[in-house]
Amino acid sequence: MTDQTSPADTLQDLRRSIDNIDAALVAILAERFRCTKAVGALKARYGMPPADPARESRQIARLRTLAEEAHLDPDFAEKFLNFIIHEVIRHHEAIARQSSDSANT
Ligand SMILES: O=C(O)C(=O)C[C@]1(C(=O)O)C=C[C@@H](O)C=C1
Repeated sequence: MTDQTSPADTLQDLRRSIDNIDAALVAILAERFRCTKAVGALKARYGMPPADPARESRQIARLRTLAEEAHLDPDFAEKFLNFIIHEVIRHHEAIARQSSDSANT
């Protein structure tokens, strides 16, 4: 029996799945940033530092294990998490600046 599916059809199917996955990633990232925004507001309100390196170390160790189990490159998973956390810390710092500005006016 021959495979009736053309390479173009296979590519189209795979790209449809990729587009669905990308949409899910955006939704998940938006939800994560919704949570971290609340964390940033809490930290600013109670004078907690924007970054928590000990927490980050635990997150990275956990994510590397999950990545290995999922056959994803753990170095890539670590870089990806660091990229996101870097952006979160930037947001936390901006929220802290805004709340100290409004406390001083
Ligand atoms: O858990 C926190 O304290 C956060 O601010 C969230 C978060 C994260 O994005 O996961 C960001 C910055 C911290 O350094 C650690 C973790």
